[in-house]
Amino acid sequence: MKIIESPIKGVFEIYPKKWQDNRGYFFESYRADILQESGIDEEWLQENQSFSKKGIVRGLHFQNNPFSQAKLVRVLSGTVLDVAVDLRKGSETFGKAFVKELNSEEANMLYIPAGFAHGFSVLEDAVFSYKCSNYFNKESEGGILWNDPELNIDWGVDSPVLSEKDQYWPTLKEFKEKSGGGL
Ligand SMILES: Cc1cn([C@H]2C[C@H](O)[C@@H](COP(=O)(O)OP(=O)(O)O[C@H]3O[C@@H](C)C(=O)[C@@H](O)[C@H]3O)O2)c(=O)[nH]c1=O
Repeated sequence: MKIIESPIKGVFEIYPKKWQDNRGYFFESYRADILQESGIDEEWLQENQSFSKKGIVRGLHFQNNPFSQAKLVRVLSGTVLDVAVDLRKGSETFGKAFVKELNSEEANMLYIPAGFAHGFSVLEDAVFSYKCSNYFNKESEGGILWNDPELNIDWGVDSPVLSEKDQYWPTLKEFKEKSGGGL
């Protein structure tokens, strides 16, 4: 398992070692001890799975404190463009996005600490799976508009399809003002 810190401090790319043979493949999809060596030490309380068709965008989502969630995300099938936006108050990379393709071939994952907005676009029909360090709490749901002009994220899909609520999140600027500088 190879773990690489992204240009945004605290966000890690994780590449499991995949063993291929004539039967198929094997890989360790989670190793608490190896993640701990990189400082990733979470108690994972919830695991989620979603399926999305090509062209869908989900995000950008977070939960407000004290229900903020770190996430360990990957795809079980298909390909997504995964996006983590730093909303940590006082962070030197506040408002910066880390964008990474996740696909089932590489089985690569992202660790996203608490204090980030998260979303993904679907490049090929995808089953998406992720662990969360906190339980779902509907009242504390928050978001940033996926096509925020300041973030200017290239989602890699034409005319994306979004849920109703994902069309109306505040912009990054509005979030910053309302939250007093971040999460
Ligand atoms: C996220 C979540 C949703 N739900 C319910 C609420 C709703 O009726 C239904 C669908 O929820 P959503 O539309 O919010 O699902 P979705 O848009 O897939 O939300 C997810 O998006 C990605 C990008 C994330 O990072 C996740 O944390 C989560 O916010 O599932 C739960 O019961 N538990 C959960 O943990």
